[in-house]
Amino acid sequence: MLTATNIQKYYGQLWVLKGVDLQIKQGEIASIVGPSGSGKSTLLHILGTLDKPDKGDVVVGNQRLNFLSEKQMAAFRNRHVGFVFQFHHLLPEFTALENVCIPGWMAGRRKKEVEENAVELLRMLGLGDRIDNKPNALSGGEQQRVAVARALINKPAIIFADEPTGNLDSANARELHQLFFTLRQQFNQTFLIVTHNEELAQMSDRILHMKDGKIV
Ligand SMILES: Nc1ncnc2c1ncn2[C@@H]1O[C@H](COP(=O)(O)OP(=O)(O)OP(=O)(O)O)[C@@H](O)[C@H]1O
Repeated sequence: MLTATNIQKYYGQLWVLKGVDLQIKQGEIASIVGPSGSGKSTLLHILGTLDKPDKGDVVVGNQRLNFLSEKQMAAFRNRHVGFVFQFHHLLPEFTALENVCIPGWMAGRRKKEVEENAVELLRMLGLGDRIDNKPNALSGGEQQRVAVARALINKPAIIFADEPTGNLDSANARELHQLFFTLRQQFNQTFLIVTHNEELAQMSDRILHMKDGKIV
């Protein structure tokens, strides 16, 4: 599903990623753990095409990402990749339903089909009776689930999550973890999750330990 070879990244003089090699299989749920500053988020952003490496190769499916222009990269991201972040950046002036629909509309899909998909996803996530609420009328856990639905609207093959449960209480965190596994079972989606949550890491198929810009 995803192969990264010799990924290196510098921020000015700072050598943040020092040659990361990584393979993720389709349908796998893998966690990346490691000390603060070891390069986890940087790696996730590069694998998710939000940032470019200074050296190395990322291949997703049969697409080698290095050779894509910015525009092609954005199109690729919109079609194939989903992101879930700790701070989910829902748009406050839009309803839960609209927040979920926006990436689908941006991908040029039919408005009605996107809405039907979004309602289905929100129902699946236990938010069927919250679709018209704006973010400030949703709990933290509900907002996070809306963000997950938004990440899934274009049926991405791979979902990158950066501390997805960082701001949730343990009950909501557990629910979101379960959800990843349910989705994997239903759609065979692939998840790569950066987390400090020991419980989530232990549940995943594989734990990758990062230290000093390398997987050790
Ligand atoms: N845009 C940037 N410009 C300069 N330095 C950066 C930038 N982004 C990250 N860094 C530095 O790169 C290093 C790795 O950061 P990164 O966010 O990848 O670590 P992390 O392992 O995800 O940490 P945490 O667990 O605290 O989120 C850190 O030293 C950080 O200060």
